[in-house]
Amino acid sequence: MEQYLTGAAPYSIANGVPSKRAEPKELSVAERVEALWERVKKRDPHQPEFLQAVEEVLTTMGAVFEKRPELVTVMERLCEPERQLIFRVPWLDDEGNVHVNRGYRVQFNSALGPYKGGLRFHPSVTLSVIKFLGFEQIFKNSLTTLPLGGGKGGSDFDPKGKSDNEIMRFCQSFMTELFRHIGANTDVPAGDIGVGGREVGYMFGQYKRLANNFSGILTGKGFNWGGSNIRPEATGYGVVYFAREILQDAGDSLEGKRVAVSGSGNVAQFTVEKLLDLGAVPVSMSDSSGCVIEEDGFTREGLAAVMEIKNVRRSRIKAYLEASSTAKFVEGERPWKHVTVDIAMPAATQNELDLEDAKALVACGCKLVVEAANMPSTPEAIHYLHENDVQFGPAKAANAGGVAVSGLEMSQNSLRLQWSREEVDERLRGIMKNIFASSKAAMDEYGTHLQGGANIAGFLKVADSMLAQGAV
Ligand SMILES: NC(=O)C1=CN([C@@H]2O[C@H](COP(=O)(O)OP(=O)(O)OC[C@H]3O[C@@H](n4cnc5c(N)ncnc54)[C@H](O)[C@@H]3O)[C@@H](O)[C@H]2O)C=CC1
Ligand SMILES: O=C(O)CCC(=O)C(=O)O
Repeated sequence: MEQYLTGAAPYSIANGVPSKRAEPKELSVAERVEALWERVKKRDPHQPEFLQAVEEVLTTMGAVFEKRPELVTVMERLCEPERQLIFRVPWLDDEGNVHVNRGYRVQFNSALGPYKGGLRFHPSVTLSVIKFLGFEQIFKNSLTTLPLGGGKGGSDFDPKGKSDNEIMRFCQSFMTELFRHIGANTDVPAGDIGVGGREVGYMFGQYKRLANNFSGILTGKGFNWGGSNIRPEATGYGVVYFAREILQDAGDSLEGKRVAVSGSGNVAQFTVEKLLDLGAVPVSMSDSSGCVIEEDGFTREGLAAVMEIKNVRRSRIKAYLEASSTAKFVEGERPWKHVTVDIAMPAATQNELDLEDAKALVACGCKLVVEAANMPSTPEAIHYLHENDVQFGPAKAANAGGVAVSGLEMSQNSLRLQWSREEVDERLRGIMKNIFASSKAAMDEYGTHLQGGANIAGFLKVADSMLAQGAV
């Protein structure tokens, strides 16, 4: 405690002039956490998404810090990335014009293993967005029980409307800088919004050419060149397995449950697929242009049509109306206010479920929200859901299946083997079961909710490893 005070603020400063040394004052744990939070805000006042992610974690850690006050300083270290890379990404369009985008890789924490986390290509990408994602990734990766540190990266590049050749040139340029910072035992990126199998392929090819080295430096690779079975499906399947654990724990099941899903990308597609496998009724999908509602539920043929629209034609979700006579399209809207459901699974992007949406879900009788995207619910929405006895499955736990199978891809690459679909799926189910069990155990031990339990279980493993490794 003394050491903490000395390190934190040894002088009082008036008008920029150091005055005499301030009297050390014994701060309570709560005051120390408040002081930490003030310093984090002061360091990066213009990073709203990152600050939102940190605040969400801090507000669930009170009981942990009371029990183990030495972890407050560990948390402060954890809030500062180990390394942040920002680089220029020049690329040529099909007409020969030069464009410049900004690339990022935030290597946040390596206490448990090599930095691990996806790359996002979207015009909304900023350092704040990448830092929030990287911060969350630390806890999520810890929950998987696999030896994975946390990181995230991406670019403000907008893949929408770009030709295949433009995407390839962008990916090659991005990797031309990134390749010197990654490695199978250093940092292993993967996909996220705007980065799927195609982009991973282009980046892997460029890495191999530059480094003259065929190794597992990316996950989400094609099966023929070192990828894992089930990686494309893993995040969505994992979300549904996690929801099943929550329901089973309450003596319930997914059978016949109406589920609102948002998004129509990788995570949304395989969430809907696994919901269908387990007898649930997915009634919505969406993109940034609006949402499609199927009152009686998407069929497998309907899902195949969405996959074709999104993965092959790379078009807007409204095109789904050509494939269905029963669907309704709501322009510019998210699904939450337009459905009557038992369960909601936001699977598009951050802050896509706000207080008004939470009120609409509670009003229609929704009893469970499971976060498939990263940080999709605003703090006000989460608070309202808890207040109204809606079960809440937080993203760090619920969507960890993707990175977990990425971890399994790394294991298979190290072994120079590939496991069958059945084997990987069974391991994924086991990991999701385990994540629920450890989050619930921490929830019970510290008298909190599942959101707090997931944060605590993820944090303690990283924090203890950081303590063991010294002040590095
Ligand atoms: N791909 C993965 O393995 C994992 C992804 N996630 C998270 O899941 C979410 C979805 O990612 P993916 O499906 O991989 O990406 P994707 O690029 O395949 O799909 C993204 C979806 O979100 C929609 N979207 C994006 N921005 C939007 C906006 N501003 N408003 C409305 N819709 C918007 C897109 O239209 C698309 O349907 C993201 O939050 C991502 O961070 C989390 C864990 C793993
Ligand atoms: O598979 C990975 O390494 C990254 C997945 C990811 O970006 C995430 O969990 O948000």
